[in-house]
Amino acid sequence: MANLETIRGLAFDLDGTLIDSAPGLSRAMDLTLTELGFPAPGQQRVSTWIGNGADILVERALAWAGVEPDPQQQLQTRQRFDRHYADTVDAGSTLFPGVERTLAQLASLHLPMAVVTNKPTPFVAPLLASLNIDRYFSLIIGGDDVVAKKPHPAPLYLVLGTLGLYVDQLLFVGDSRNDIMAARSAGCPSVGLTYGYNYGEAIALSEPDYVLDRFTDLLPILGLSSLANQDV
Ligand SMILES: O=C(O)COP(=O)(O)O
Repeated sequence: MANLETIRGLAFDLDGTLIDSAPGLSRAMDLTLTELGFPAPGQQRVSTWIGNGADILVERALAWAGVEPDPQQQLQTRQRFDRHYADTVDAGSTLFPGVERTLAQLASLHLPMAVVTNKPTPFVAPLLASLNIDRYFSLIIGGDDVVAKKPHPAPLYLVLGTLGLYVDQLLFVGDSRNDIMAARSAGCPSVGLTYGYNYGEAIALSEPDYVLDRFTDLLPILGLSSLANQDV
């Protein structure tokens, strides 16, 4: 178990960790594929494709539809998906239980907090603002801000460099094996949440330092009193 006394900053994954984004992503993907003459994959299936950014999401959807796209087709489908997602992202995204109040409590620690997501950068800040949690984060790293996405450690190195932290000073909280692998490769301690999207796989298999069932469970491991009775 990692020693959390060294922690001087917190970083959070977005989709599946702070935000239930599957409704908006799947609605956009359903519209994209049906416009191209394919069946709608639906939310249950699309939620198993989330986690590696929009290009891979589109690639997985086209593979499911039986298409091996050339680069031009892939790009056009991605652009079509982005147009639909711009319309579905706000109504199709909600905070997971306890997220807002837990962030408010964590802010009392006066540690810098970052979001590190593979979601395309242009969607990230507006989404955090529309859910009214943007004020908690001094740093937002989206999928277009580094050449290599999670599970590569590059986005976490960017956080460490920007905040001036050593690797053991940043706790990374995520729901996917991409998050846990990125943290391990960077040398950062990690929390794996069980409620998100992880390709239908248990997050414990990725061996994060902590496995938590609720976002509010972060509070006691960081030495704050639990919100469990008030908020979930
Ligand atoms: O694949 C996505 O767009 C979601 O990415 P995230 O889980 O890193 O937030």
